[in-house]
Amino acid sequence: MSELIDGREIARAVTADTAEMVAQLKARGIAPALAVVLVGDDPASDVYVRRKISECGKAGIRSIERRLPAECDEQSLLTLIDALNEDRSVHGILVQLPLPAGIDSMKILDRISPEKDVDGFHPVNVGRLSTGTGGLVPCTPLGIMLLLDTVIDDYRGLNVVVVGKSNIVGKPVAMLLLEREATVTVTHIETRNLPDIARGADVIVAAAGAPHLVRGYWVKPGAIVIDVGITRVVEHDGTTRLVGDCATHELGHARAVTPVPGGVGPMTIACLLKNTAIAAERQA
Ligand SMILES: Nc1nc(=O)c2c([nH]1)NC[C@@H]1CN(c3ccc(C(=O)N[C@@H](CCC(=O)O)C(=O)O)cc3)C=[N+]21
Ligand SMILES: [Mg+2]
Repeated sequence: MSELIDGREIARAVTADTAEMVAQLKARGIAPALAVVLVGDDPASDVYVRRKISECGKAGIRSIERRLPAECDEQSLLTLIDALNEDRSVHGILVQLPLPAGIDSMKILDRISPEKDVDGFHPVNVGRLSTGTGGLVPCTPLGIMLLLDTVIDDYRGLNVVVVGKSNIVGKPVAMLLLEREATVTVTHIETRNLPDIARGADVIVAAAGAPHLVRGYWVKPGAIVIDVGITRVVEHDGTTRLVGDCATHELGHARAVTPVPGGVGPMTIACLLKNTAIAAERQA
């Protein structure tokens, strides 16, 4: 059987490290703080925001929640971001995505000061990532690397197939893997012969948002599979279940796989706290 990579346990260890870093910052008179901005009342976003805020407490990070109504205009959101950019007691700013239709997400993300951009979505941080020059790194890709680091010592020359080309996961994780000198193939919905390409991989990162896309026959024996998908499926009895991008039950021949839930998700939040501590340190 393949090894299950325990994202919850690894996330706890990352958060313990962050708590130590936060304690050292506090000893120097710096109290790291994260502002989470939520526009509208999407229930899924609400759950994630509450989880982020409760995790902040575990690392000793102060969290500030700012809510705007779904029908707010772009300008009021920009004004709020300007105020948080100016506020020296705030070190990290996260604007929960997706934003309501009618608000230009790019314009909003561009407004966040790159030093406070703990999501790593600002063009300056995207550019720093692509040149390997030390900006804030997006949380999910960073979390994926920390999970992979528990099973891989040396990435040089490994064949990694990334499924999905999003700005949030696919593209940035490919950049991080390239920095480690893996051979990276980024694939997507239009890719021809995807199962054949995947079968050549030592590592598959599945981030397409397509439930059970990656089947057993896509995966070479001994490969490592990171499942980034989290699709909420409603059962006949009304309960909901999270489904990943991989048919995990068909992956007994893999060397290691991440579960959903309990894999990449908890790492995303742990890395958000880590980035907040890093941002506070750099602003000190
Ligand atoms: N500006 C911004 N930054 C984000 O990082 C961001 C965002 N917007 N919008 C939404 C997505 C989604 N996201 C997740 C975080 C944690 C879990 C997580 O903790 N998942 C748990 C379980 C979740 C559950 O039970 O619902 C797990 O996989 O075990 C999932 C998804 C961050 N996102
Ligand atoms: Mg996609």
